[in-house]
Amino acid sequence: MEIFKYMEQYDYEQLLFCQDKESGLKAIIAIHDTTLGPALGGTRMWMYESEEAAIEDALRLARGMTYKNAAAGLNLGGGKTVIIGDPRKDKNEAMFRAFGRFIQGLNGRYITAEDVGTTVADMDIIYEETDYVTGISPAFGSSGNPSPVTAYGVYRGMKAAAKEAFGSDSLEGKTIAVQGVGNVAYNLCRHLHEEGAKLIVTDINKEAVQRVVEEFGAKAVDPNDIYGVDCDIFAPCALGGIINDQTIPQLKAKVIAGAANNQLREARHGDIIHEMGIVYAPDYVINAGGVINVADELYGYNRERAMKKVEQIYNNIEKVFEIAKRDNIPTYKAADRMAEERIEKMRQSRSQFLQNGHHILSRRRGR
Ligand SMILES: NC(=O)C1=CN([C@@H]2O[C@H](COP(=O)(O)OP(=O)(O)OC[C@H]3O[C@@H](n4cnc5c(N)ncnc54)[C@H](O)[C@@H]3O)[C@@H](O)[C@H]2O)C=CC1
Ligand SMILES: CC(C)CC(=O)C(=O)O
Repeated sequence: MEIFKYMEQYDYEQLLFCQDKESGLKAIIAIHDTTLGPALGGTRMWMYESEEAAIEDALRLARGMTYKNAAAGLNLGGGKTVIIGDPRKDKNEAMFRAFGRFIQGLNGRYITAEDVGTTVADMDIIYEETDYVTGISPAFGSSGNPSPVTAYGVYRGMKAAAKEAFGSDSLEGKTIAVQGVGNVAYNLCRHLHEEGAKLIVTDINKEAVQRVVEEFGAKAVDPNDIYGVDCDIFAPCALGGIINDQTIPQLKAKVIAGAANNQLREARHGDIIHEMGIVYAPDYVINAGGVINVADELYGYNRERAMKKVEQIYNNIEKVFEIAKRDNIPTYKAADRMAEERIEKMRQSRSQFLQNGHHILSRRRGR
């Protein structure tokens, strides 16, 4: 990978490598765009096949956060961290403290939160070293684990997508195939079960599958079989890149609506599913509930206010469908257009000089 070439192609601002020998920390912080405000995005801990794969993931996820935060109407830019390691074996307090000090060194350009492989407890350790972390324990007056809120936003967005595809937003009696039943999807399955949907699930973690089978009467299938099951809605809730040349021909669903980031392996896969008549709820619009919730901490967390914004995901998905129809483009392009228009508007308004400008982090200065 030619890093600067890639950064130039997608207009990245910054890429940082953080190393701490004692604790074993190897972290990559990618900051994509701070036009709207400081870059907010979670920290993923994962056993990457190579350093190149980790860099690519950090970059792709950071760019996704720019679009997610813009489309959600947040005054925040996009960034993300990946920590290379096994979250079950390689974590220690010193590692997250060292990471917290690296974040503090960025002086607010990047704010972190949870993602796959990191928890509220990890964020609490980071908070010992920096102000620029969200998703910390409610004991600190904060919002805690973002996953249930992400799940609620996905549920709302899925209803909007169902309305587009089936003419009604009721999910009662709909068969929904869920890939990955971790933190977000467990909570999503609960909402879907409560509404009377039929669930088909898979996960590489057998205990996670067992839980949703027992609690929500889900039917379990092997991980490779989830794409081809007979269903109305496919909800990708594991990792990215799963809408690709191998999986698309297997799909029977009329709707794709799930929590995973970067679901389309390449942009052209968004064109293919569009041509097939599949209603795709763009990932970063539908899964913004978690970031909307943690971002509210920057104003002094108020759950009611945050949840009102999360409810808006239904309308945001509807808006994407409207733009797609108006401009005769696939929904993933319509979402990009919505996000880019907001960033561009703000870029123009920022060109007016303001000494000692006020921004979202000003409220935190007193802490
Ligand atoms: N946690 C949050 O608030 C947010 C999460 N997301 C995205 O949603 C997705 C899920 O996040 P979480 O639930 O937090 O992660 P998680 O790690 O709790 O759950 C992911 C699940 O997917 C399973 N999995 C991994 N590879 C699989 C495969 N090939 N086939 C089937 N299952 C597989 C894992 O075993 C795990 O149970 C990720 O892509 C994440 O980036 C997006 C926005 C916010
Ligand atoms: C988990 C969220 C709080 C932030 C994030 O990184 C995301 O939405 O992907």
